[in-house]
Amino acid sequence: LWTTTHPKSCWKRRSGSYSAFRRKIGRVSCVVEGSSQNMEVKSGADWKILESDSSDQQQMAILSKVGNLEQITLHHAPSNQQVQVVLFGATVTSWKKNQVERFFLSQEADFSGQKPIRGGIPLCFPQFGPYGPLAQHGFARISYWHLKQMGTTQDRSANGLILSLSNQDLNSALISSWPFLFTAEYQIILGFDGLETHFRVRNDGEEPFSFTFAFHNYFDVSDVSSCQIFGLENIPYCDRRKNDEWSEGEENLSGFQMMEPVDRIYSSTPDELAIFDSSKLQIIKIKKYHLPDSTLWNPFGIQGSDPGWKRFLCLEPGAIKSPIHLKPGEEWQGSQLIQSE
Ligand SMILES: O=P(O)(O)OC[C@H]1O[C@@H](O)[C@H](O)[C@@H](O)[C@@H]1O
Repeated sequence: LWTTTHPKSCWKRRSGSYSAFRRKIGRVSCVVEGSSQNMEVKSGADWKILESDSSDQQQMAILSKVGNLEQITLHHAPSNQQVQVVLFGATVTSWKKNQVERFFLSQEADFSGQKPIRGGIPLCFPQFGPYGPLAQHGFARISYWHLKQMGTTQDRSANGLILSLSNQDLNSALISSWPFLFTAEYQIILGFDGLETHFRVRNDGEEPFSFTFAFHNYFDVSDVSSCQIFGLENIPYCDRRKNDEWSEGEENLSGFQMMEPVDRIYSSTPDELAIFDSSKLQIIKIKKYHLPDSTLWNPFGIQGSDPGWKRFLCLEPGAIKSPIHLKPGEEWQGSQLIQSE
């Protein structure tokens, strides 16, 4: 946890209709709303400073619609990457590196704005799972976020955007279940390091609040049973399939392989995790910051499974076992960097 010295004016959010939004972005190099100059992260992964430069002719982003929803496609040509983000849920739905898709998106993904989008990176906030007063995984993944800023980093080695959400965006039912004043910002960066996602939340109210959080990553794999997961060896876990019983953890020196339904919350996991897909010969590395826990999930075809269940593996860095407590004015940030060749 770190406390803020940032003036509130930096956090003003934008609002407006789709057409205003479209006019504002269109196919342009960059758009800035407000300034991020005061956003400084004191440790862990950087919250990168984005700059706008109207003379920059690089076509960085394209706005489109998917179903009823607004979507931004952000490019970083020098590293041959592209990410797609739907403002509903601030859901990253696609990340391509060297033209190859790295995230699973369900064929049944719902783009009506009525349900969370299944695939990519849904955000679990302010509640992971069913543990709290809200519906499963909280409201962040079913809320309409705003584009706050888009640009390039000072050294131009990465392109990114910032989305924002606050209590003012919630309906009265959500506010009565979670009656706190907050501002959340989500920064998505594409650069030579890979894909970075940074989630930040500030307590704007006069009461303390607590929350849990996870990046619900759905990785695209050739077949979940031909993947080995590294970093979870000998780590105690809560087995959600066994009434949340805690287990000591397993040795798995050659990586953990899923051969049956798995739904586990590993606590205090290392800051680096990896998935090796032995059919694709692909390694995905996740570096995580301020996110002590990691969920591992695949329903393995049990009743209600997504028809594409073999093609995804969910490895979800989070702060789950011990909720984060924020006093008035305090902020917290959790980040991940995902890398793959
Ligand atoms: O179907 P949902 O709400 O998106 O949740 C999917 C899964 O998300 C995982 O994070 C949970 O550990 C699972 O228990 C859950 O089934």
